[in-house]
Amino acid sequence: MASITAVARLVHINPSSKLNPSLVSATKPLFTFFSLKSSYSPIVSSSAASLTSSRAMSYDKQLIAAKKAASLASLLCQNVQKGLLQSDVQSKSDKSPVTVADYGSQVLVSFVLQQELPSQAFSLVAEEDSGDLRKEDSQETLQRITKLVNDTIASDGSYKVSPLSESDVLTIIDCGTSEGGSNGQHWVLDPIDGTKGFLRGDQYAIALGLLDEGKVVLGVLACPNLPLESINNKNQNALTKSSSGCLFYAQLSCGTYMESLSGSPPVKVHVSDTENPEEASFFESYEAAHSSHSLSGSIANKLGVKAPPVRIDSQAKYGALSRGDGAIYLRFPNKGYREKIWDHAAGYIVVAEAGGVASDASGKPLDFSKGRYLDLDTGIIVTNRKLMPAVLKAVQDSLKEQALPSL
Ligand SMILES: Nc1ncnc2c1ncn2[C@@H]1O[C@H](COP(=O)(O)O)[C@@H](O)[C@H]1OP(=O)(O)O
Ligand SMILES: [Mg+2]
Ligand SMILES: [Mg+2]
Ligand SMILES: [Mg+2]
Repeated sequence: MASITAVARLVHINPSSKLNPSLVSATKPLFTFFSLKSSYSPIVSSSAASLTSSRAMSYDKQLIAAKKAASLASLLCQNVQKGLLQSDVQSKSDKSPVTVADYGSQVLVSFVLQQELPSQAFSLVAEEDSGDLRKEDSQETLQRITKLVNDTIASDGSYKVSPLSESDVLTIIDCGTSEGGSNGQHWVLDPIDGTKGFLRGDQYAIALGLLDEGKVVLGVLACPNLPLESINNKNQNALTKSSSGCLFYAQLSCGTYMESLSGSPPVKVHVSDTENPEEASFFESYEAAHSSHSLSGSIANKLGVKAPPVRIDSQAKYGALSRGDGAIYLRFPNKGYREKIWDHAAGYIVVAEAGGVASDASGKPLDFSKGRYLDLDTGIIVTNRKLMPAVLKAVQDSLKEQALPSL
């Protein structure tokens, strides 16, 4: 086991940092209490219950760290997406794709959070683990990830640390194996949400949330390919324009904000306030295998929704909904698929703080306190408060019809 060299170190923010300037100026010089020598060992909580928390507390420090982590991970993902190689993509045991960028993003987020919040116990529930990378035929992939991570840290210039070794990278990836739960604080990370969209050159998100006593208290969604302008169904060619990407963030009781990943001033966003389902447009997965398009079609018909669905990948749907690009997001995966908390935590609070609401098909709010999986009934509905009763009824009627044996 690698050992920690605990040395207080002053980290100066380099003015030439490539990150969003608002993040850099907000991040004052700070002390970190470990330095990275030849090996790396994470600050891991021995027990979630040992984490202190208070419902009345502010999460400002965590929010600054989370924005910085997601922004740095976005830089890595954008660089990889520009020149993606066949060898950058692997298949996981569940047959879903994973790329060097998924792993690199997870390492960067975990690294930045621990650097920025050195005095806090660290617990992370994240999607990726190092199992496949420890296999012999993954040596080249691991080297590529290590280089990508070190290049990104060096190009940003905020952290004066020695380059991470391959073994450090594996250790940092495995910081994400926490089980979460209802005690203490846990970060929740999807390092690339929508890997299939990432591979197509379409939408994806770096999604980072924080749970405190089982509740999502902050969320950051970096969407590097999402334009700042609306992508509602009248303006879908906005999706094909090049963009510097959007960063959405929300903290409990503080609202939801959006800024560009290149550092425009933040604007407060709000969900659509339409009460009329006929005017509402809806989002659903691009991938039909992730959510039943026919069920959403039947729900939309019942509601009288006129516009065709906007199909995009990832939690970018939650971001777009939080600023009113559409009013309803429906997600009905195949029977047997278990939703994970990292696929919804950040998006959930981004929408909730923008005035929206998310529930399962029985109308129960999403519960993030049960570990790595969400325990829910059938599917997920996200909309504004006024539309929720009508959408819920249409969902339940459509599900009943679907359950009837066809004549
Ligand atoms: N069979 C599946 N059904 C539903 N969701 C899936 C499935 N396979 C992967 N996912 C996850 O769905 C999310 C993206 O879906 P969508 O774009 O449809 O919203 C991602 O979190 C993706 O994981 P990943 O994070 O690995 O991309
Ligand atoms: Mg995945
Ligand atoms: Mg995901
Ligand atoms: Mg993912």
